[in-house]
Amino acid sequence: MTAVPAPTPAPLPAESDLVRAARGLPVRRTPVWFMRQAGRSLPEYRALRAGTRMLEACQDPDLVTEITLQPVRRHGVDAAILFSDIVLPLVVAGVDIDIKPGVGPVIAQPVRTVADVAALPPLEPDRLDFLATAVRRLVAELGGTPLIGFAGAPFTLATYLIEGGPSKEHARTKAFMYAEPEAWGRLLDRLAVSAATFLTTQADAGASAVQLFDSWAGVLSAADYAERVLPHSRAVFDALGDRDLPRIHFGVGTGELLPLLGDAGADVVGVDWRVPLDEAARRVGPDRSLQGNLDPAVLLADRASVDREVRRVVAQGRAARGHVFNLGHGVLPDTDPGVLTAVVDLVHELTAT
Ligand SMILES: Cc1c2[nH]c(c1CCC(=O)O)Cc1[nH]c(c(CCC(=O)O)c1C)Cc1[nH]c(c(CCC(=O)O)c1C)Cc1[nH]c(c(C)c1CCC(=O)O)C2
Repeated sequence: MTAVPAPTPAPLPAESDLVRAARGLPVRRTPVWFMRQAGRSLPEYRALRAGTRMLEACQDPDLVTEITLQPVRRHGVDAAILFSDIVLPLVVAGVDIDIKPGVGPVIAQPVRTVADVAALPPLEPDRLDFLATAVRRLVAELGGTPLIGFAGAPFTLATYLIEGGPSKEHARTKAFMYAEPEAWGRLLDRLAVSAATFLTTQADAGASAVQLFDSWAGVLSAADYAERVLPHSRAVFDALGDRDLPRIHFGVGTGELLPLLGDAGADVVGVDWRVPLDEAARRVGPDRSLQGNLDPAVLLADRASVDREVRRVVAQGRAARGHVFNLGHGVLPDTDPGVLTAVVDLVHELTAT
């Protein structure tokens, strides 16, 4: 009889490859997860969400738990990300927001004046019980797989509040920033406080890492970002205090801002597909890890192109202190989920030690 080796116990999430890569420690293999891994690319998500509005689903701990687990089961990714949305803290505080399918968040009464800023309701932490419940359940279900908690950064939330919905140029947002610097500062302060409440709730309920999404910060010059935005993002990270969990910071089109995203308080800087990871590593320096940066559109191409691009990202990621494989932005709804699973397998195979 051959002795069957005892199965290795699942490591704790704090010892997972995601957390280790985020800290620049050696990994078993490069960890992989995908922004928007939960969502419309998955038929099981569409089935579960049918008949429930997005913002209602986000406040139902059963649905949040199940939707968050779906991509972990299907793809074998190395992290779960809480199913929620960046506008949720505003919704819970009482701001009238809807997420329109195919459009994004739409605000009934946009913030356009100093008085509008003053009238924004604060987020009461005791209204986040549903969030803490969902996170605790997820942590229990996930075993050794880490859960990433997240929040929207003050600037990106301000773009939705001021524009009234999604926009390309963010011209009203910038005009407000220049014309009303004091009210701008107050608005971003408030958004930083609610983002911090949202994040610390997830951290205290057991999340193993956090990501701050400043998706649209790339529309700013480095000088404006440094002076008018970075201090507020830093305040969100600072609110985590000495909680021992890695901090990821991401935005689209932020090639010129990468060192500043790090300076705001990140252990890991998320990079979109525009800057190769070896160049991004030079920009953020040796004290930070990188996350990224396969172009999500590549996943719609033929398998040979997917394979080639994944290999390139993995190779260039070796220049970083640590690498968390991800896309350069969220999974596109038309993506074949089988391709996502194949990417996870390929990254693991290429990087197994
Ligand atoms: C800018 C932003 C938003 N929301 C978010 C961001 C930052 C990330 C980014 O840059 O993409 C963050 C977000 N939104 C969602 C998650 C869940 C976790 C994940 O899997 O990444 C996360 C991390 C679910 C969602 N958030 C949304 C969906 C789609 C809802 C649906 O199923 O109809 C999901 C799964 C809706 C949403 N919410 C927002 C947009 C632009 C949209 C898309 C609108 C659309 O195309 O229908 C605002």
